[in-house]
Amino acid sequence: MLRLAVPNKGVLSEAAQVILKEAGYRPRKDSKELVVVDPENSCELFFLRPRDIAVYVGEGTLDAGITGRDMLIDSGAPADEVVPLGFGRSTFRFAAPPGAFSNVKDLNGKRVATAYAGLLTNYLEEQSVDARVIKLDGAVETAIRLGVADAVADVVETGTTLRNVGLEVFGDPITTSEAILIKQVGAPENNGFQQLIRRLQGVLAARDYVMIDYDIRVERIDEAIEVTPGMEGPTVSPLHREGWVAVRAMIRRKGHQQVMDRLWDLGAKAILITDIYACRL
Ligand SMILES: Nc1ncnc2c1ncn2[C@@H]1O[C@H](COP(=O)(O)OP(=O)(O)OP(=O)(O)O)[C@@H](O)[C@H]1O
Ligand SMILES: O=P(O)(O)OC[C@H]1O[C@H](OP(=O)(O)OP(=O)(O)O)[C@H](O)[C@@H]1O
Ligand SMILES: [Mg+2]
Repeated sequence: MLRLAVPNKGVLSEAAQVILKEAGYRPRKDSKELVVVDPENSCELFFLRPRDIAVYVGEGTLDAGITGRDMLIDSGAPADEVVPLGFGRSTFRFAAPPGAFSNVKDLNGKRVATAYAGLLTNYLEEQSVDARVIKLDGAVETAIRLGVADAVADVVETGTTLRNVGLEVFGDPITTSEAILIKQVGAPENNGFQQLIRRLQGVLAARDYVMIDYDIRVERIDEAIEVTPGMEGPTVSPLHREGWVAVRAMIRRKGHQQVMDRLWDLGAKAILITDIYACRL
């Protein structure tokens, strides 16, 4: 039985449940359900706070979990990132009133408020900066105005929260984050875990790729294959029409209109793009 941790609240929760549902796992009926048993997939889903997930997985009490990369680093738990999941993207940045600081070295002897004390402490050590880390639970942007800190280090997505309190980012990004699938360092990967990885990768591929079909004259096929090389080479089938072939390949969803333009310029006809409902690569 695979024991999997899923964020029960917060920014990652909804998208994590959607990707697991698309991967064929049983969804929970309501937000109060904390454990879901899914016998069809030999899986148990535990709904936990995203911050705690790395701790459970690092201890080996759960086999795998979905959390944020920044949260995994912050926890210091012995868990590895296995699959980046492409949602919950953010950067982790320093911010302060405009003009106060220009890079991390300016923070020597200063106070920096954060909800990610582990992540920040490691980074300051790496940069040989001696600053005092003020650990808060959230809403850290207010700490400067209230005189508790000189700068903050926090999650930035759109930057709206910072703008609203008149702060600006400075220095290099401390880290970039997204939701990730994690497992305990060195833990054996059982069948259920391998299957979970393949299913999640299938969902990600179905989101990122589309299928393209087109007809092209035989003498242009090599040029066309350069435009649509597919995963392991495109399928090329004979057409009933003399001198023409039909081609089918997976291409990235992003930029598919440009690919269609290039094929059109090569003389391709009947160019069709279709969504991939599910796939296993
Ligand atoms: N706009 C955003 N705000 C906050 N976190 C975000 C955002 N976009 C992505 N994330 C990611 O989501 C995770 C934080 O999730 P969440 O907000 O649930 O945690 P939390 O702030 O510790 O919890 P809570 O807000 O309930 O105290 C991090 O991995 C973070 O990088
Ligand atoms: O760049 P933005 O799009 O504005 O998003 C970033 C903000 O969102 C998060 O706060 P959250 O809502 O999780 O509250 P918290 O600080 O209390 O955790 C984060 O801590 C920032 O404050
Ligand atoms: Mg939050």
